[in-house]
Amino acid sequence: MPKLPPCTEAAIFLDFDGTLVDLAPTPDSIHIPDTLPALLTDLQGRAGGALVLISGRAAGDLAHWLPDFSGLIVGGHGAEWRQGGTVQPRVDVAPDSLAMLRDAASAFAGTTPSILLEEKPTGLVLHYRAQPDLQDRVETFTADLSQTHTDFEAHPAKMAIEMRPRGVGKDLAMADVMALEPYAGRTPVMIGDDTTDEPAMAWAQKQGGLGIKVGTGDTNARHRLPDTLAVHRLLKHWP
Ligand SMILES: O=P(O)(O)OC[C@H]1O[C@H](O[C@H]2O[C@H](CO)[C@@H](O)[C@H](O)[C@H]2O)[C@H](O)[C@@H](O)[C@@H]1O
Repeated sequence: MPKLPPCTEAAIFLDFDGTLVDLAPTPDSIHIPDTLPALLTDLQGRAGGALVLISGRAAGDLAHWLPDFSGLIVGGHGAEWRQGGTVQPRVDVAPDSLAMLRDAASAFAGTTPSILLEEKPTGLVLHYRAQPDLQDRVETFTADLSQTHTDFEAHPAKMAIEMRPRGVGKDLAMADVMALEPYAGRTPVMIGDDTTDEPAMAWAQKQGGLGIKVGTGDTNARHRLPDTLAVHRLLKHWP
């Protein structure tokens, strides 16, 4: 168990898929453990509100899965924030640009039924979990897409490639959040499982905080937990 700062002195950043909930075949087939909503509410209270959900998912999507959570949700890898029940974009995404990106991705996904297109307010994801041998095709397509649709860049995720607006990242979002009350002056702790969480965990460590990697795989995080259950245990017993 990593040595944690007291929750009254920590700014707690939690990734969602693969960290709070187990991965599932599709984004819509995840299971929210019965105890998770109360766990988050309890810790958020004990931490004086300094608990942030920070996800690649759209903020509204995450709110749909965790309707009891009233704290800050950073969605789309930082491209939008949900506060007080309202989602606000944090970057300008030109509607025409996004529409063209969606059209191209939709045409590509239409050629291969096992590729799943997930559309978000600020980007999209092409999932190949149903047929992992499509990885090269999806990587090549999204690399080309980022050359032709230059407002967006491709980021590998778990069995998926994300197209997100340029200049967006969980690390950048964390820096913005940490300038605000009640997070300012606290020790940032970032818990995540994916390559898209690595810059955020590195940023937390650079500020004197903690990066905690969930699961196997290379990481720059100095701490590791084996799975989502271990994360839940850590949250429950956070001093
Ligand atoms: O930043 P996160 O909260 O970890 O979100 C990252 C992406 O998670 C979702 O995709 C991943 O989880 C799916 C459900 O388990 C899984 O089917 C998929 O293969 C994973 O890549 C979500 O769909 C994306 O929008 C998030 O960006």
